[in-house]
Amino acid sequence: MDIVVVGAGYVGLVAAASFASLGCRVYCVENNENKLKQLETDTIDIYEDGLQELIQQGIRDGRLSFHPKLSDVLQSAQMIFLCLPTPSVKHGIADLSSLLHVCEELGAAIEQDTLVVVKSTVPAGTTARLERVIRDAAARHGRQVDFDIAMNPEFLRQGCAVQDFLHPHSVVIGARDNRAADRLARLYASCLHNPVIQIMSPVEAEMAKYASNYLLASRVSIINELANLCEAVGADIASVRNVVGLDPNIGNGFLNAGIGYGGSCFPKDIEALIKTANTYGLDVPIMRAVQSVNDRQKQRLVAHIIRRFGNDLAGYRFAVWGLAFKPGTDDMREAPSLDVIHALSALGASISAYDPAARRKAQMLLEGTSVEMAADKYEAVLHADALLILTEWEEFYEPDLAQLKERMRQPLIYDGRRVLKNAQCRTSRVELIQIGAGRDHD
Ligand SMILES: NC(=O)C1=CN([C@@H]2O[C@H](COP(=O)(O)OP(=O)(O)OC[C@H]3O[C@@H](n4cnc5c(N)ncnc54)[C@H](O)[C@@H]3O)[C@@H](O)[C@H]2O)C=CC1
Ligand SMILES: O=C(O)[C@H]1O[C@H](OP(=O)(O)OP(=O)(O)OC[C@H]2O[C@@H](n3ccc(=O)[nH]c3=O)[C@H](O)[C@@H]2O)[C@H](O)[C@@H](O)[C@@H]1O
Repeated sequence: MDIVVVGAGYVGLVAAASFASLGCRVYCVENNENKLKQLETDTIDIYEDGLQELIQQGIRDGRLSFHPKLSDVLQSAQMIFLCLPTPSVKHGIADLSSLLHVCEELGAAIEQDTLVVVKSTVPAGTTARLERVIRDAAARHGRQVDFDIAMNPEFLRQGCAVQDFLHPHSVVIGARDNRAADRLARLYASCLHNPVIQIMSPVEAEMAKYASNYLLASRVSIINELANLCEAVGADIASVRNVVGLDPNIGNGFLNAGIGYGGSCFPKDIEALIKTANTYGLDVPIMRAVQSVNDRQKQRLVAHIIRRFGNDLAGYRFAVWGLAFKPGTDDMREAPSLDVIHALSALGASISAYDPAARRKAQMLLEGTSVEMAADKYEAVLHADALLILTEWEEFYEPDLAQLKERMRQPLIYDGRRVLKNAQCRTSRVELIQIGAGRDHD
């Protein structure tokens, strides 16, 4: 099967490299010149386990290539996957401009029998709108083509994106007619191992994607609210979570308390869902609460620090371990670390930060703050009044506490991701303040 993937970002690159590894011939289109230059020399600007190797393999095998223009490769494909960004703009509306632009281009050149597949996360009704855009553009160019369109939302998680793509929990296909659904279902059935394929209408597929991110994000906000209550009553949310997580009706996924969710999707998708609801005249108080609990949670550690050090942090130095919005990625989009660092920096603190993957992307976003980037985790803690753990990278789980004590002004750790063991810190006489751990729990 020959396919085109438009957009070489987190989803597009993973989709392109994975389809190539599954035997497809993939033409990947990207309009960012710098990205494209890098890709032509086999390198990517994304930290994602196994992705670089998969791309190199695809290029070596002659199954994967990168191109600046859709029109150059359109004739080569029977399917076109749109993996374009849909960021939040103007009070949470999803920005569909890239998709609309590419669909205009498609209308001018699309061939008979092509299947257009929308992989981007898009608000209810967008797939139908994109279909109209392609049809109208084709008509304006005097062409009457009969193409298919399907909505095929992506459920991968960054950090294990390739594995998620190759072994999805389900493949969702939203299509108006059987022909489009069957074509896409046949592709997945031919290259994945026993995929669970669910066929529905495009608007149901669009809603299923938002519903999934909303429910996951709401679990994070619920556990964080409970964690704050545990802190107040002297309980540990970790014990509480272990109990509720064993109830099969609850399950233990997405119940890690911390400093809130971030990333390119949860924040923008919940905004977009609220916006859609409002457009239909619906108020959605639970969705709004999920969002506002998360906004507050990102300031939770800062509140602890102010309680201890006061409002004026000039002269204090804080070390930060972890900047990316989650481990396993260099993605800094909506990372809670940004909120924490901006708040501390605004109060006059100096900050030394370390992240195994996100240093370069973080540096660009933190220009103008008082942050210095450290080369490793022990350099970061030098002369620090406290250490803040903001992303749960594996290398933070068992630090050399003796070395920390030697380097820091005082052995104080704010653990925003429940990475450290209380007993270990107690033995080493390191003070540990953890999200969701009340002072009386031990
Ligand atoms: N990042 C993730 O983990 C997931 C993202 N999604 C959804 O997938 C979509 C894409 O997300 P990401 O890959 O994270 O975005 P991204 O921003 O990483 O990638 C989008 C790529 O498209 C390129 N692009 C923009 N306009 C273009 C055009 N006209 N022609 C060619 N290339 C163009 C950009 O330069 C960029 O490289 C979004 O709707 C997102 O909500 C869905 C599931 C997971
Ligand atoms: O649409 C998307 O982009 C994707 O969004 C999330 O994936 P991702 O953003 O890669 O990361 P998650 O592992 O879901 O974590 C999101 C945020 O929630 C936080 N989180 C997650 C789980 C948890 O228990 N506690 C918690 O605070 C993480 O630290 C992170 O900041 C979903 O898990 C994917 O199913 C979805 O495809």
